[in-house]
Amino acid sequence: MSMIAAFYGGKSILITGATGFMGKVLMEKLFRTSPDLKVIYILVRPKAGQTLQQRVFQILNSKLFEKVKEVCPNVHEKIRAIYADLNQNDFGISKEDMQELLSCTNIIFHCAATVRFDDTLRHAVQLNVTATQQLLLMASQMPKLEAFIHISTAFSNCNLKHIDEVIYPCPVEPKKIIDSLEWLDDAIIDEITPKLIGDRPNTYTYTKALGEMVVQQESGNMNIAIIRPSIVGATWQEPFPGWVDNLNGPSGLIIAAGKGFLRAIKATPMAVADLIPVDTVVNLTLAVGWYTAVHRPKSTLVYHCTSGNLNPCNWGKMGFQVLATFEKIPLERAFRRPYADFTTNNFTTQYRNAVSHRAPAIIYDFYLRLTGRKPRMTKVMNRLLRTVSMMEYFINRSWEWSTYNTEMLMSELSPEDQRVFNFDVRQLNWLEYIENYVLGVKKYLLKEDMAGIPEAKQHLKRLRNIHYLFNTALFLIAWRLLIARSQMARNVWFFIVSFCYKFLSYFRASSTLKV
Ligand SMILES: CCCCCCCCCCCCCCCCCCCCCCCCCC(=O)SCCNC(=O)CCNC(=O)[C@H](O)C(C)(C)COP(=O)(O)OP(=O)(O)OC[C@H]1O[C@@H](n2cnc3c(N)ncnc32)[C@H](O)[C@@H]1OP(=O)(O)O
Ligand SMILES: NC(=O)C1=CN([C@@H]2O[C@H](COP(=O)(O)OP(=O)(O)OC[C@H]3O[C@@H](n4cnc5c(N)ncnc54)[C@H](OP(=O)(O)O)[C@@H]3O)[C@@H](O)[C@H]2O)C=CC1
Repeated sequence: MSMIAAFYGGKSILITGATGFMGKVLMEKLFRTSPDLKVIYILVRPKAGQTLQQRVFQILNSKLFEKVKEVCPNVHEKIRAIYADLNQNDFGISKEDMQELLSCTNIIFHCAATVRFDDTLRHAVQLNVTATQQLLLMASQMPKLEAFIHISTAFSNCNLKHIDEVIYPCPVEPKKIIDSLEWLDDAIIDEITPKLIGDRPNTYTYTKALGEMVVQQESGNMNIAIIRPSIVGATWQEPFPGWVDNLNGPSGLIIAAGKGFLRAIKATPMAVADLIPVDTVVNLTLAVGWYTAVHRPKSTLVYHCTSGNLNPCNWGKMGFQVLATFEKIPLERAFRRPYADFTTNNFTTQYRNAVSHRAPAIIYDFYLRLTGRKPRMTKVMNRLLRTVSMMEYFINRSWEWSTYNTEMLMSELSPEDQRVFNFDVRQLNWLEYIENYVLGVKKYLLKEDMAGIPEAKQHLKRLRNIHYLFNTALFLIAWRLLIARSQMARNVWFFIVSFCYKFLSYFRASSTLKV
């Protein structure tokens, strides 16, 4: 019997960010391994014209939850969606709901965040810092609370090369930042943002670091732990391999490469690609929840959920395997054939962006205009290149994360728990994982049918022929222009033509003699 699974039995669990990528996998695993848990409260806001109930219904009826329904048929009754917007004071939670949360919650998993790299400092602070502070305040009023687990990111201290499982202070106190954002106007905030974030690349990593400081400062006598995952990718094993449902991290770029939009990227092939499967993160999170509640460590422990120091893979190997998988399992209606190069300097990057990205988009838009359709490819390409430029920081560096606490926890688990809540990334076979990831992107993200693979392969063949035809035409036009302008080119041309003519005449004469 798994001790961790048994621990969550009968518990009331509060999850923020349950509608997000990680939150869904966390809920799924909890219901599947501890179907006798009492209730999962999820803080949800209405979104994209959907009510809370519609959002929950959609999640529970998705492919991800198919296994849950077998082991926990009354899952609908065990999930309680509570209206909450983390941007509002007290999250906009009603009095009755708040009362219930305060009196019943045993465990909190705080996953909600803004993960956008281009968010304004005001919004990123509101969600990643102030909301964390408010949730901690709520937690401090919960008499039955056993553990508070905060999800941060391994990149919260990406300004350092070696990162330990400790909370590093930021130069300006989070409280000061929160206070000043209240009275500063947006223009001034934009001006001071680069100074505040310092050598971090964006507001996301900066505010996640501030969020950790808030956790440390407001921990009081609660049992708190922080988990720092690196780049979270599709599921490795559970509930099935390759599940992914958003474009964050590598997923969007995998699609861009498979569809032939992304043909070159400024990335260091030997830099460590610190990817971690989402189910591994969730298994560690649940194990940490159990350990923190049962063993009550004296201080707030930080757990790195990373792969680089235990089972490293680099971007070169990853990119190669992504492309190799697209050979076997191509995406439908590709714009160009999947092919991608790593460039390492700014000049080649600019050149490749102009030749391999912008020029084909302009040509295609010209074709759309000619055929009476609305041009759109240049816009798509510009947005893609903007996204890629935001990722560059992370794919051209390597970090070392120590994992003492994570390894210590692994050794504390029973063999059964090590199996059911496996977070030992040393067992991960990268080639198999990446292949499943690419397949998952095709199936679960793009919702493409496997039956369409032969047609997708045919389409790639047509694209290859168009490519050859286009290159030949381009060469002939360039050559024709050169001949018209240069005597030297004309001489070379005359030489080649006469050489071919002589060769053919000789070949014809010798074959006639044989007959
Ligand atoms: C190297 C290999 C090279 C290979 C070479 C070739 C080989 C083969 C291929 C390569 C394979 C291997 C992997 C490669 C590298 C992986 C790097 C990962 C680094 C991750 C580091 C993470 C570290 C920290 C981890 C964390 O701790 S946190 C989690 C990370 N957080 C995020 O990943 C949020 C990012 N996103 C945003 O920050 C916003 O999304 C924003 C982008 C501003 C747009 O923002 P905006 O344009 O305003 O609007 P959107 O509505 O968002 O999107 C608007 C439009 O962009 C589209 N689109 C949104 N996203 C993405 C995305 N990703 N990728 C692509 N497209 C995207 C969306 O489809 C929409 O398209 P459309 O409809 O216009 O056609
Ligand atoms: N994905 C990754 O690569 C990594 C993620 N992390 C961390 O993991 C955690 C989860 O990330 P992930 O699941 O990928 O992120 P997602 O963007 O998929 O999910 C974010 C969640 O936060 C919720 N949320 C955002 N704003 C609000 C709001 N104002 N009110 C209520 N809820 C809100 C979202 O709700 P809604 O659906 O309504 O938008 C969603 O449920 C985050 O803390 C992130 O920093 C750490 C390392 C890497």
